[in-house]
Amino acid sequence: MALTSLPLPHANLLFDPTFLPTPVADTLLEQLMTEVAWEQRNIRIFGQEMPQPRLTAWYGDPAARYTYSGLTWDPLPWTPALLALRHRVEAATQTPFNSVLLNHYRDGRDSMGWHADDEPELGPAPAIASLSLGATRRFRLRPHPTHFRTQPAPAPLGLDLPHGSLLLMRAPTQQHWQHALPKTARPIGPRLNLTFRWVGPQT
Ligand SMILES: O=C(O)CCC(=O)C(=O)O
Ligand SMILES: [Fe+2]
Repeated sequence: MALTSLPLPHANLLFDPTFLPTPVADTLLEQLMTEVAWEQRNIRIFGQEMPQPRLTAWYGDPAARYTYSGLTWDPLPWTPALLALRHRVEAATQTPFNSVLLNHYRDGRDSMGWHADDEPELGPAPAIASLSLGATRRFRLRPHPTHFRTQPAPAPLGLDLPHGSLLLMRAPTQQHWQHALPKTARPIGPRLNLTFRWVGPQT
């Protein structure tokens, strides 16, 4: 399939549910589960340190330093598998990326809370390509609470992100919407998500 536009107001979302052929996605899932330097880092929420409810890793060009939830991330050097995937995602999206944030949701108890990827390092008009592997999880989008005070807010959206799918979030999505990966009570296996980003000086 190809990237197809999703109709969401004040956003620019493109989705390909079958971006990677299943055998390619299967191999990558297994390889990344074992070769990536997964860590459970602490985040600071309202002044309190707590472990993130997922494992993470940050790979990229040496210049791609990133501050996020009060943590500074120095990228690990690209592995051959991640570099090949970056090139594949760049070709499909016609967008350059210099880094990737990997999230490993071990089961339905792992999650990501509501946020927008709007850190200054991402620039004023970020494009983020999100590749999913493993268990299908529901990705949720809701209108940014502070951005719809004077006009009616659009309805939230839930989107299942299957094994091998690619979601491209272009500007102005992060400006007007937040997203999250909620916990689920369903007994499910692990899921990996890779968000390719451009951080640092914009070209
Ligand atoms: O796991 C996902 O699908 C979302 C990840 C995400 O929002 C992020 O890494 O910023
Ligand atoms: Fe995000």
